[in-house]
Amino acid sequence: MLHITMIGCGAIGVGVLELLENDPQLCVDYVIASRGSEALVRQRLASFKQPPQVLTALPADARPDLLVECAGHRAIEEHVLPALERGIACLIVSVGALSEVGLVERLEAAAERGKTRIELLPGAIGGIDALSAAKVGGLDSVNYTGRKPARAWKNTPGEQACDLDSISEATVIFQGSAREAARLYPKNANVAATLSLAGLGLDRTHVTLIADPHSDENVHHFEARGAFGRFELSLRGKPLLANPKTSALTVYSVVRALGNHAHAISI
Ligand SMILES: NC(=O)C1=CN([C@@H]2O[C@H](COP(=O)(O)OP(=O)(O)OC[C@H]3O[C@@H](n4cnc5c(N)ncnc54)[C@H](OP(=O)(O)O)[C@@H]3O)[C@@H](O)[C@H]2O)C=CC1
Ligand SMILES: O=C([O-])CC(=O)C(=O)O
Repeated sequence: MLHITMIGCGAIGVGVLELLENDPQLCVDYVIASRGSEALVRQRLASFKQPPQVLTALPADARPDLLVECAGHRAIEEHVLPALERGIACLIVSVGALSEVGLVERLEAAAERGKTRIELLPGAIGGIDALSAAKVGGLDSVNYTGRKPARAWKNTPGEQACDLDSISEATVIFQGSAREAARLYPKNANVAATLSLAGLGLDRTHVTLIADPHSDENVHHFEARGAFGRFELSLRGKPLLANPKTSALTVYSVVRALGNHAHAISI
């Protein structure tokens, strides 16, 4: 059985725990919550048969097989870097955090010192395997468009780009590099960062973000061109009820990744 620590227990975290509840090969022992949110998180987990222990930091003597981050950008600095130094393998969903200059190198160095590994999860997008294979032959361009319902852009700089409550048609709220998108939209542009890290890099991947008042889906579309040929993918994700910014596929992506570590065959 694999012993897991989960960082963050919001929409993704709860969804993952629900799906893992009956998997005999995976056990989440600890959930790490923000300071001051422990009681709320315990409440969220009250209906679980065997709820994980809720803490605000990993105990010094804990040695989970895997740590999975489902929290947000600041959790990388706070929890992932120290865990890597301790030799704990980490799975990351908040990939946009790696847009901060120097953080990729710091994560690599911490993993090397801990003799362990970091896995960046595909989350709400697919095709990362093909894009990253295409990179080997050389890529010429990668263009990504993220289109979400207007409500998904609440409390983001999208509110300055347009009036989200009154737009009557799909409106471009951002155009620029994946690095800038991930910095400005930490809860909405992790996919942009993932595509760029698998492909042409944070500064050469072109990103367009759209608020669409007529859509109830999170639509991720990208087109890559290179020596391999051309690749286009459009993924129409259903948002989670608990968080309209986040697609349900992100939860399944975490469960798949954890299962691949525990089961005899990985796919
Ligand atoms: N790769 C991808 O495709 C996607 C990635 N994401 C990433 O996943 C993150 C989580 O998404 P989601 O579950 O929907 O968000 P939620 O806001 O529903 O949940 C996040 C939870 O993590 C907690 N949290 C935040 N920071 C920390 C921290 N430093 N330590 C411990 N707990 C923390 C929050 O608690 P509190 O509010 O009390 O701080 C909250 O309970 C997003 O912020 C985004 O970065 C999301 C969607 C897709
Ligand atoms: O869940 C999604 O659809 C994608 C998302 O929020 C992100 O890229 O950060």
